[in-house]
Amino acid sequence: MSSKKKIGILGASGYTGADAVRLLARHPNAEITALTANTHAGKAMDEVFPHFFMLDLPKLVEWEKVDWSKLDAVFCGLPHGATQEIIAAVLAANPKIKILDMSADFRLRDMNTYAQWYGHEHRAPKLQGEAVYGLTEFYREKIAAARLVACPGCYPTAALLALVPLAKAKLIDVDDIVIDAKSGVTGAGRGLKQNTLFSEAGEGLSPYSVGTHRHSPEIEQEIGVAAGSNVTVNFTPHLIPMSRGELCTSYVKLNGVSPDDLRAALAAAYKDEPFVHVAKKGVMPQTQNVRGSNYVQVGVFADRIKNRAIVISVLDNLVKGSAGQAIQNMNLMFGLPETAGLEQIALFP
Ligand SMILES: NC(=O)C1=CN([C@@H]2O[C@H](COP(=O)(O)OP(=O)(O)OC[C@H]3O[C@@H](n4cnc5c(N)ncnc54)[C@H](OP(=O)(O)O)[C@@H]3O)[C@@H](O)[C@H]2O)C=CC1
Ligand SMILES: CC(=O)N[C@@H](CCC(=O)OP(=O)(O)O)C(=O)O
Repeated sequence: MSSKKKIGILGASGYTGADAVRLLARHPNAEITALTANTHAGKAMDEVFPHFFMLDLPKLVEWEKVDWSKLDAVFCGLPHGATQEIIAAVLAANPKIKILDMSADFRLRDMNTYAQWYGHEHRAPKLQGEAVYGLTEFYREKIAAARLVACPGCYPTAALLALVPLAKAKLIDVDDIVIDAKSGVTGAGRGLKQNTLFSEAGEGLSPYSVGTHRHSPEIEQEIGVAAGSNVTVNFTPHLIPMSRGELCTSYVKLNGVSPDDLRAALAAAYKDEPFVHVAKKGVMPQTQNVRGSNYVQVGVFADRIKNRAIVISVLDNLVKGSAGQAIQNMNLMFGLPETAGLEQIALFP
């Protein structure tokens, strides 16, 4: 009998689901045994994603057709809003299954904040109470003991890995943080949308959700935990013409320390981390350094304005920004080496 963990992927016909398949198919301790889809249900996976021609994968089916009692873990790459009831049903069918949710449905702990930003009451508040926020580097022990892990959004992962250690050590003024972020178009999913058409996204850089993006409260929640106070950040995302990758530029005010002190604090915080790399002074993080990999690179630069610094972080939105971080968390939940299946180096150029 195989000792591999039996894995299901909800939303395998989407981008995060497909990257989970790409990584799990070569994971030494995982066996993909169920894949679900909505409009693509009934198709073979390589009909939907021809780059999987070499894999022998289960057919895409509707989620109701899966026998969840036979699985050890499920990755969920469904749209936010559609996830809460489906996860509740999966857990009812198998209370022992481990859930790695990549959607936003279980990330916000405060139910009023959730309703305010997502436009409806939470549909599984009890499960929300149980969910652990899946930013691996800061919630390792809780993740290892959890049943339901709410993996962070791609923008929050990039911003929080740059800022949480600085907020925790009170090196920056948490009331004066400006985060300017850029994402490749896979961040918007595979479904057809006018703004991600090549003709509309291919030759320009577009800000969107200015002052209103739903990742603001998620970033504020976690910087607030680190700082021990309520925090409000300025966060502006942009769509940039590349397929995958994300770059966050965070402008911060220093609490009587130097930019070199920030870099030293980040280097100390991440010295034993397998996936977070603090760039040497003068080295510029760039999305090409992490494309296709679970690595994050963070760099600190002096601002010419006195008492300010600029922190730049990069990741791949489909790897450390979703499927990769979810696998990192799964490894913790099953007591496997945290890096299992995740040691790919960036695809460069
Ligand atoms: N893309 C990214 O970089 C990141 C995305 N996320 C989050 O992860 C989740 C998935 O994102 P992504 O993969 O980009 O999305 P996609 O739009 O690419 O894929 C969505 C998947 O969900 C399925 N689906 C849609 N509606 C339903 C439904 N009502 N019931 C069952 N299945 C449904 C789709 O099936 P079908 O194709 O067959 O219709 C598809 O498999 C989202 O919540 C997203 O916000 C998080 C971090 C990063
Ligand atoms: C480019 C783009 O559109 N990006 C998505 C973020 C993807 C993500 O992380 O979304 P979740 O919080 O749902 O997981 C957006 O801005 O909504």
